[in-house]
Amino acid sequence: MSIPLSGPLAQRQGPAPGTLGATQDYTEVIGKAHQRSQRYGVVAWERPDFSTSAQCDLNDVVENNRFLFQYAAPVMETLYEQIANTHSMVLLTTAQGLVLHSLGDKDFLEKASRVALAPGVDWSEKAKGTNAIGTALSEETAVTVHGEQHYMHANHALTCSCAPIFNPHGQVVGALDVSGDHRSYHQHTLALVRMSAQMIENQMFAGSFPKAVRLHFHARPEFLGTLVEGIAVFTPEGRFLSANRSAQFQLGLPFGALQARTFSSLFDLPMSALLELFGGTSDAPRQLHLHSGVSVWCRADVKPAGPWAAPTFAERPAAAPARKAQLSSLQYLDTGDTQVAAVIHKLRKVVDRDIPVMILGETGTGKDLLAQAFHNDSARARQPFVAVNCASIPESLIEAELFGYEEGAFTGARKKGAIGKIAQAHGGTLFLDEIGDMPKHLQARLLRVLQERRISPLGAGKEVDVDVAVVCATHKNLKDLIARSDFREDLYYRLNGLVVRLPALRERTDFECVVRKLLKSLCDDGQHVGISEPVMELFRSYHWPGNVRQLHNLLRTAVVMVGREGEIAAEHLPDDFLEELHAMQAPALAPACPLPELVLPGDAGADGHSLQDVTLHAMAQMLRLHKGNVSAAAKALGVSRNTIYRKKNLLPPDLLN
Ligand SMILES: Nc1ncnc2c1ncn2[C@@H]1O[C@H](COP(=O)(O)OP(=O)(O)OP(=O)(O)O)[C@@H](O)[C@H]1O
Repeated sequence: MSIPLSGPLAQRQGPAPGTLGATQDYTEVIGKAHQRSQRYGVVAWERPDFSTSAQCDLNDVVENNRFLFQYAAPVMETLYEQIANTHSMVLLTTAQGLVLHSLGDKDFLEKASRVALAPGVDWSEKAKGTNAIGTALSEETAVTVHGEQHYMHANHALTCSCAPIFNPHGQVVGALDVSGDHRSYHQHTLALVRMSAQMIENQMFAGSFPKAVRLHFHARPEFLGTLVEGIAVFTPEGRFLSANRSAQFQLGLPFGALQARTFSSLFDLPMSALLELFGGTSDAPRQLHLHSGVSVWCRADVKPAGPWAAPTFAERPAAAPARKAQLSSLQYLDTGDTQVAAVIHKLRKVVDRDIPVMILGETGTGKDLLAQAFHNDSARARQPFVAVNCASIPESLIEAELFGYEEGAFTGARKKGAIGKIAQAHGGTLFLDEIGDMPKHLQARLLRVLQERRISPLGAGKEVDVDVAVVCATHKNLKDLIARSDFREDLYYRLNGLVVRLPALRERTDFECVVRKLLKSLCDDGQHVGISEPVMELFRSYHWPGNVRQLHNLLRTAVVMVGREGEIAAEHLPDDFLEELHAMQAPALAPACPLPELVLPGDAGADGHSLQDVTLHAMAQMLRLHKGNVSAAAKALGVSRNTIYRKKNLLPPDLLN
């Protein structure tokens, strides 16, 4: 399929950039790709190298391609909806052909994993010979490679259609691909992939050059505002900045040639006249003429005059696309720890199966993040993810917060009533954090909602249907609560369809990778902060009672202390953290700050204790260290002061100021 342009234009000009035209024979493209494959030394009958990048390295690649990823992830989902149940999958790759992200039919995913259409695998021509991804990237054009056209025999069972993705500076930044079983080949797939790639490019465009003059044009006015409109961007003085594929096609010049042009060398009016034409309030399209004699209908975004600043890629979109892509999908939480990988593996199996999930783990281990990733990877991803922290809402308000209320249901109720969190999550996922803190009388109501899938807001006579996936989390031992009659057993069994436990940070084997990932996320664009080996060593020896949250908070401060460049050394770490380390590692050297003997409920020692015990242990330790100063202890643990106050009955009374 080619971009629908008016007849004369289409006849006058060749194919749109990044498109194989009718005259360009596919066999020629495949032939050239085979020659390249031979030159690269790829052996057709060999088993391809399906090794993946280490998860940690893949996460780095994803970070480095965040701009592409953010724009591509929502479009991939839409594309996947079009091809669902066709034994195919959608892949996003880097400009080098490394798979960044994939979405696919479950049955095909299994087969695909055998030919390694999976994140982290290299599908460049150098690695796999002729294939749609590698060849589309080499030729910078959309291409389908079907069955035996693949260079390697192992890939003959596939049919793949791929389009390169260009950034607003005309550079290839990645590729979008649909791969499937060669028997279910459909010739419309390539058109769908090309349109989707164009959608990604247009959205990147919309998010870039906020201070430029932006021209939207097409030979037919009804195509303005659609995917196929041309978009060209100029400085207010008329210098060319960028053009999407359709604009290059309509202007009859590739990106490189346009870079030498100005507005008035393309259109038969000066930039000042354009600014005047579109400076008013009307946004009706106007007809403009190209020097080539072709007329186009045009709308222009003319920004108020201001100092011109050259756009850079640091000029991130004003409004982030859809949602913050799926950097929080399950795949990106797997940074190499075997326990976390097992948790993710189990969660993937129950996605969309209507099985309630219970996440256990100490405070700050990432339970909330995991719940969101689970939601993002589900079919409910476009619906709300609503989190309720049962411990942070005063008991008297939980009922109204969860179930909502009708006007005048209780004193202090808002005039028009309020929709509760459960109803807000309708169609999506309800995340009940700290479920162990749910008051007993509400547990019965919650159980009824989960069983009957209906709620009745406070003061309302009628019931409302709700459809929610439920994920809950706790750091408490619910079995202990049941034994003490503080938690309903029937609710427990209703909630624990799949129970997973996130390891504490000190138990994780991918500790360094987590540190690097957090550090990267905390640095601004262009900022490079590393970590010195002695500090990493200190970190490894520490027990991290506040887990990833504590590490995150600590690194955030350290990054600010280091500045734009450099390595985090001990002097960049907060004093209280150093004091604590010192006290732990060399009590003999620090008589002024000895670590007191810990008084734990039950046996001494953290191992084998309930999560609750470990949390209390950490709180007690921090409070002692900070001489009862709750704010300082909370800060060190990375929790709120309320979290400590809520546990005050369980802590030795002399600890709190
Ligand atoms: N794997 C991870 N990668 C990056 N950041 C993480 C990870 N796990 C946790 N974090 C960060 O640590 C902080 C705490 O995470 P989160 O709120 O998910 O923990 P939690 O277990 O739900 O804590 P709590 O039990 O106190 O509610 C957040 O800032 C989160 O972004």
